[in-house]
Amino acid sequence: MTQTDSNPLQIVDITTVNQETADQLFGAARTQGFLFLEGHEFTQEEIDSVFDLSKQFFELPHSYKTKYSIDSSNHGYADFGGENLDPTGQKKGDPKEALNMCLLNFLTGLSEKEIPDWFAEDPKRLEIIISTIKKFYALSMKILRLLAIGLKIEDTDETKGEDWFASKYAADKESGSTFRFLHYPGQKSLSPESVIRAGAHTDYGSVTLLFQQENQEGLEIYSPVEKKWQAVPFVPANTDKFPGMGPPIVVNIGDLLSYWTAGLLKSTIHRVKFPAKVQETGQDRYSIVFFSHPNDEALLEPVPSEFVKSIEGRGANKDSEVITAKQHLDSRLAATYGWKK
Ligand SMILES: O=C(O)CCC(=O)C(=O)O
Ligand SMILES: [Fe+2]
Repeated sequence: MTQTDSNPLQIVDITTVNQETADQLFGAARTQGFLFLEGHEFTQEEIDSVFDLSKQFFELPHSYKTKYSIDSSNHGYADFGGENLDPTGQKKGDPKEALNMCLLNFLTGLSEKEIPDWFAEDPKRLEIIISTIKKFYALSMKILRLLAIGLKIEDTDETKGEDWFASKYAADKESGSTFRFLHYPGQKSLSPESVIRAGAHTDYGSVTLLFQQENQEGLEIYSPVEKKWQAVPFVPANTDKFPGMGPPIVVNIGDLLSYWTAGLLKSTIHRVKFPAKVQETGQDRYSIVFFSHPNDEALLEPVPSEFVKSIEGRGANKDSEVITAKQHLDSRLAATYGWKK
């Protein structure tokens, strides 16, 4: 685990599932709410191929992409300005485009909904999507297991403590989990409006996993520890320790996990704001994101952990009515896209 002046986030090696790894992950999740993970199973080659695929997709004609425009379930292509992640602080939509794949079936590694037919035109494209989605899912389950161990969740008659989150996930049941390609075009302008690329927001799910590329930085967190904006750097792959493997992956806690743990785990506010270096080069930013959500009907009841029980009047410990993961997600999406609640 390392932390330096230029990197405000911990880098946790999750190769081994044990109490020590769990404590490190839990420590990062309850302080910054953001961290880097190494010891994952994504090779550099795989990461490169998924970034290539996303770039090729965004290069397709605008008229083609908009045939698959985003629907009310958050699935499809989101055009420039179509999404406003900070509806109270920002009038215009974000200067970015995205492709969301929702209603994911983790047994097949595909969305149950229609995705652009360009992907199926070449089996290699589909293969990349499938293997990436399956790996993201497996990694998010490993993270949730480690967090459960860190939280020392109690065993119940039905479920072992470390499986508590996993028991709310079934690979082929409907969930809000989303696989997302993002593209922020470079623009050589220093006006504040062009520098903010994704408005300040928190994520809606349990955990988010994100890959970014060198010289395309821009992600910033509003640190719950330092109470100020901090840039999330690009951390290169540690090829001595993990030959052939990709760089550490960015992980952050979302609203569901924060709510579930009565605010103990931090769903940290973040945004994309290009640093001067990237703004000056006019470099585009691409990111590959996976939002992990439990099954739609999962109840957001308090987590049976001593750490959580001692927190009064917050999150799931406050509400008398237990809501489902789906109810929570629907209310957040309504605000983001300006839909009626
Ligand atoms: O592209 C990024 O780095 C951030 C994306 C993000 O925060 C989101 O899509 O929720
Ligand atoms: Fe986000």
